[in-house]
Amino acid sequence: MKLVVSALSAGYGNSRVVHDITLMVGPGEIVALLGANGAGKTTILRALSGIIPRAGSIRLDDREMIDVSARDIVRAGVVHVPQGRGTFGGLTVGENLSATQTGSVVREAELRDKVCRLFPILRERWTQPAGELSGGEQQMLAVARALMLEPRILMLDEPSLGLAPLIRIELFETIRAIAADGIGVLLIEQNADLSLKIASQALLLSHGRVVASGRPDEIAGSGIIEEAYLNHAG
Ligand SMILES: Nc1ncnc2c1ncn2[C@@H]1O[C@H](COP(=O)(O)OP(=O)(O)OP(=O)(O)O)[C@@H](O)[C@H]1O
Repeated sequence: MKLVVSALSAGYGNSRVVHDITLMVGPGEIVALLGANGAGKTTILRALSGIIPRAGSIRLDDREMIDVSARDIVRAGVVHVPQGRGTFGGLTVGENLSATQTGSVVREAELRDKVCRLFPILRERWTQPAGELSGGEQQMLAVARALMLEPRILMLDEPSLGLAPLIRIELFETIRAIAADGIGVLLIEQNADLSLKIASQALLLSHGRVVASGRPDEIAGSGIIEEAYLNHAG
C-alpha cells in the first residue's frame, strides 16, 4: 500500500501549523521526518491519523482519505504510535497484546507469535504488568500493539526517546525488519544521524514546511540539517 500526501495543511483550532506538505511512503520504505522541536513533525502524524483538522490530499493507493474518520484510517491500515508509548500500565504484556481485537482468535494468535518473534523479550515479560517494564520494553510493547492491528503504514513518533544507546540500536534494527516485511514506516526521530542510517527517504521540516527532501545520502552532510536546526533555534 502506498501513502501519497500532497498539499497537506493542518493545525489546531483556527491556526495552521504545517503547510503544503508533500510526501510518499511505499511498501517497505522507511521515511524519516526530521526537524527541530516545534517544526511540525508530530502535527503531520496527527493529521495523517485524522485526529486534527486538515486539508489537502492524503491518498492510500487510489483512495482519498482526507475526510475519512480516525477510526476508518486505522481500519484502512494506517496506524500511529504516538510519543509517550500508549500502553496500558495496569495490564500485563499479554493483556496489552490481546486488547486490540482483530476479530479472529486464530489470526490474533498468529499475530501475537509474529510480534513475539520480532520482540522476544515480550514473551519473557508476558505476565508482568506493562507499567513495570523498562522504557525500552514499553516502547517495544507499544510498537507490538500497533503491529497487532496489521498496519500497512506504521507511523512512529520518537520511538527511541529516553532509551539507552544500545537498546535504541536494537529497536531501530527491529524497525528495519518491520519494513522488510513490506510495511511502510513514517518515522520521527530526534537523532538525525540514526534515522538517516535506516531511512530510504528523509524530509526536513522547518516552521511547518518541508525545506528539503531526498535520499539520506543527499541530505546528510549537506549542511541543510544543521542549518534547519540552527535557524529554528535562532
Ligand atoms: N495541541 C496543540 N494545540 C495547539 N498547538 C499545538 C498543539 N500541539 C502542538 N502545537 C504547536 O504546533 C507546532 C508544531 O508542533 P509539533 O509537536 O508538531 O512539532 P514537532 O516537530 O513534533 O516537535 P517536537 O519534537 O517538540 O514534538 C508548535 O508550534 C506547537 O506549539
